[in-house]
Amino acid sequence: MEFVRSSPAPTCCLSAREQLNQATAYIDASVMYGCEENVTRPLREMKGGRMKMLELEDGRSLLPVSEDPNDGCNREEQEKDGRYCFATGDARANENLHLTSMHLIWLRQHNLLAKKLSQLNPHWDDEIIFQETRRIIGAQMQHITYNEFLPILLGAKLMKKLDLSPLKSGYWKKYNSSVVPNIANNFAAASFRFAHSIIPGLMKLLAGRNATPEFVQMHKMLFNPFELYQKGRLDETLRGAMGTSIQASDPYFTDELKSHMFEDSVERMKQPKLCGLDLVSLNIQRGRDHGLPGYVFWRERCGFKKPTRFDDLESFMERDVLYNIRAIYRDVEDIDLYTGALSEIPLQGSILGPTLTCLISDQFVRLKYGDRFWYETDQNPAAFSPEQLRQIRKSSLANIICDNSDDLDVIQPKVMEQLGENNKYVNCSEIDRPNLSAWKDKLSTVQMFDDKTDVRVLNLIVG
Ligand code: HEM
Repeated sequence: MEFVRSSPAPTCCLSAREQLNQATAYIDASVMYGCEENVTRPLREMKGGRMKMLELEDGRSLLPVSEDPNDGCNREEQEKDGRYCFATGDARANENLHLTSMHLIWLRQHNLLAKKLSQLNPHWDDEIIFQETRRIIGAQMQHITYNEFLPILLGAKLMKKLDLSPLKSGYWKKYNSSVVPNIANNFAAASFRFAHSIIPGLMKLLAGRNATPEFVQMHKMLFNPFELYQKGRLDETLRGAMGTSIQASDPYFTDELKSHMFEDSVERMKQPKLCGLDLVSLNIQRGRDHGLPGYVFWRERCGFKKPTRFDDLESFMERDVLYNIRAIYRDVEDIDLYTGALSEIPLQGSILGPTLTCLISDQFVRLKYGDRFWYETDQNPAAFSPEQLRQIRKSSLANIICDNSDDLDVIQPKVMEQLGENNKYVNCSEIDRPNLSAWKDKLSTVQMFDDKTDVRVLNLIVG
């Protein structure tokens, strides 16, 4: 299987090969806007603070298109029908249909907020509306990540211990300038890729709450964002995703990603004899490409006793899993981080084993404590007013999906959790959402000199 090494980071002298992150570490919505001005600009409409969207004749709006025939996604047969892949702030947005759908609803959310802000403040120009909208979007993403996603990964107890949960009220004042927020090499090249193991082989599409589900092989939805042109597909995709349980986080993966990944993508269609790629092998090889130390090193780094023999792994790995590991690796020191960490039995009340919990929580601690623009900060100029912060804390993925899907009208309030007694379908109108009136400028009039010129002073409402 072809494997392309990550580019080496430029260094001034001879030393170990390092990699350079192409994206920002912070959770700042740069996936939508890009990390550089030359990416952001072409995505902006430069009017009303809005982002560009593709407006369809039936009134729906989609992500703007990328007409580049060599972007690894566009296909001739789709181009004939005027369908192109999409352009966003992150080059990977077309990679799978769920990801593209999330990009779409968040872009719609941007334009929805921009519209509301401009109605509240007709004197704001494009730049102010854009920047303020972007600030709110970044804050909503941080809030949803730490309020809805992380508790599922790390468990409520650890969230509390590490002070990762968003506050219910007031400002969070633990920003620490000595905390390095960079993405750790182990996080990108191994730990956070744990999620490849929880992806199901079949993707569910649900036309309605009680409709019979339709299933599509996962690999058919990779680099196939064209589905979103079809009326109803966005809602079917979202409903299907919300109604699908994840697979266990373990060393077993669907064949869709082990044998068929990108089987239908453009490059492969040009050379139809090539088979699909194996994501698990790529992950393991990526760890080696980046020079990650082995699994036992990370266990020790996390404060656990370092295993020195295979037998030492018996207490935290299932017997069959350990059997496979013994068959593959000659020495316990050789076990790759990805293999070893995914092989650990999950901690109680969590989906991850101890080493993954340690490495992933370390990253999210640093992304919060080391972010001077963290949305709950009280430090100017980043700070939201107490009332604005109170409104942002009402954000939920359910609210974002309800407001930006095509026709979805019922939803489970905790989108990332299964439907159940404590998570029943409710009408979208019952879902709480931020009220933007806290962003209305209080315009006070100041008389300048003695020439009777009124100057309007922008003064965001505080309180
Ligand atoms: C169908 C869904 C997905 C597919 C097809 C997919 C595929 C890929 C591929 C091809 C790579 C690059 C592999 C390499 O050559 O090193 C990658 C990297 C990665 N994936 Fe996924 N992935 C999916 C879902 C996810 C999810 C749900 C997560 C986490 C929540 C995730 C986390 C990552 C991370 C952290 C990287 C490394 C990114 C970087 O270093 O910039 N992936 N994925």
